[in-house]
Amino acid sequence: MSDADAIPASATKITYIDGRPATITLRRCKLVVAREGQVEERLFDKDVVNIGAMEDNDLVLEDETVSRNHCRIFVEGDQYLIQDLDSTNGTFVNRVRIREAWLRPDVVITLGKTEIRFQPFDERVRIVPTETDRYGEIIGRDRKMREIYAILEKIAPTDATVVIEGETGTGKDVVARTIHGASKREGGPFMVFDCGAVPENLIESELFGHEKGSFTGAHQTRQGVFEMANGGTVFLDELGELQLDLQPKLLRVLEQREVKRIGGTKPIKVDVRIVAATNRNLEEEVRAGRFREDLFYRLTVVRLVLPPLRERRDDVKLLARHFLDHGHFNKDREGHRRVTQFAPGVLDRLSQYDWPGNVRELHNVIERAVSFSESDTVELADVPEHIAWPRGVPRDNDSETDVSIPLPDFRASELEGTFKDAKERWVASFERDYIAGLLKKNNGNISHAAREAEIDRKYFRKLMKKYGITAQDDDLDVDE
Ligand SMILES: Nc1ncnc2c1ncn2[C@@H]1O[C@H](COP(=O)(O)OP(=O)(O)OP(=O)(O)O)[C@@H](O)[C@H]1O
Repeated sequence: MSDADAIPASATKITYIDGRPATITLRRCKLVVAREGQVEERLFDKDVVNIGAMEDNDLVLEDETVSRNHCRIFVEGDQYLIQDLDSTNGTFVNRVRIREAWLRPDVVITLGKTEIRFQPFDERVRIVPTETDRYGEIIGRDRKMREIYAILEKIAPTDATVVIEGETGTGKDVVARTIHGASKREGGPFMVFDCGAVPENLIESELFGHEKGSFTGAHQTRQGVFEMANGGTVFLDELGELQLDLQPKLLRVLEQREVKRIGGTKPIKVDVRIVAATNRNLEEEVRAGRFREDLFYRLTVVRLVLPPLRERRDDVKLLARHFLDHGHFNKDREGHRRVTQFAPGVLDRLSQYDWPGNVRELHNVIERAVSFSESDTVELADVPEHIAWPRGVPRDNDSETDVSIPLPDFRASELEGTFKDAKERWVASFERDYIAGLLKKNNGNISHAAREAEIDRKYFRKLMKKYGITAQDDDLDVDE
């Protein structure tokens, strides 16, 4: 095999002009399968196509002269390679027996009595921002969001690997779920794996599974996330946190669509689509030597960068209205919306704020405002001070002397001691209730609760310890 044999086939990729996505090229290949006078055409948009007689192959050949796992066609850089998998009768390309070879368009691959014509073809389309202000569960009408919808329309139905980048709370999780929901894997599992939340010593077994007895404590054979997601999508959240020594193993899954359990010897085929998210800049991580370059290129077939909310201020009003209209928190006992509108000026003040916690923070602020609201309207007073009255905005004098604000209903015990004592008691009681409440809301999941609170998981655990609060996944967090 020499480079001279290589044919450049453009990968599924997005091209940018002046920083804007301009076109998308979708890579596909057609396999025309002929055997005993019967011809069948199959279209693949996968990076790896496994071929053989066994049921779990992408192309199953009912031919007794074909091995169970006969060969594999896969994308390498910009080209397609074929690799024989130690088949009994061999793999032939244009009648020459090969172990590995680059594939040119229209070559004929022979496996036993079956002939397969290989025909790569690419579809190149312009990215035109959609006219819609939502795609699936994703809300937003900023041009950058509508460009993302246009890309999603094209790539969601394929098997292309996607990496979603964006600050915390920009909607990476929502986008990943939407991609799965719009794909042909929709009926299959959607498995989330948070690379930053699982203790380092458990990551490998969680991802790839283990055989019984492979390490102390491995009492049962266990499937990993990739096996469990077979037929569906694996969402690798916080990808930038994945340890360097595990990265080659992930690369192997991507290249060969196979996993090996810890302590296992035989590779197990997995049919999964991979979507990953990170709030780190992966290119910087590669430069800093914390992320492998080969894995980076393998993963970033399609790279989506979600803009922070402060860069799409017009979406703040749209999202705020959406949360008010559809938030589960805004329902009375009969299921009717309790709070129906924003007082004049409230939405303007919301869109002037910078939203460091992005859409998640906005969602939380609306939820809080609804719970504070005493009428059918969200008033400025229901919004946190730093948002309602940013520095430089003169306060309405009337509101400072407003005697109609009811005095807080303190119990006598709460007023005992000095101001400092009372404040400490109050803070402690708030912290305890808040941490316990948030854990309950997140079904005992510490990582999720800490993320929602936007505080470090270790600090969250420290507070749990301080107040004697336990959670169901407490014993998993052994890495501190
Ligand atoms: N564009 C959007 N439209 C509607 N809801 C959104 C959007 N973006 C985020 N949200 C909501 O904001 C919250 C946080 O979103 P999500 O968990 O997807 O963020 P994330 O980027 O994955 O955050 P993190 O990096 O912290 O994991 C969720 O409640 C989600 O439903």
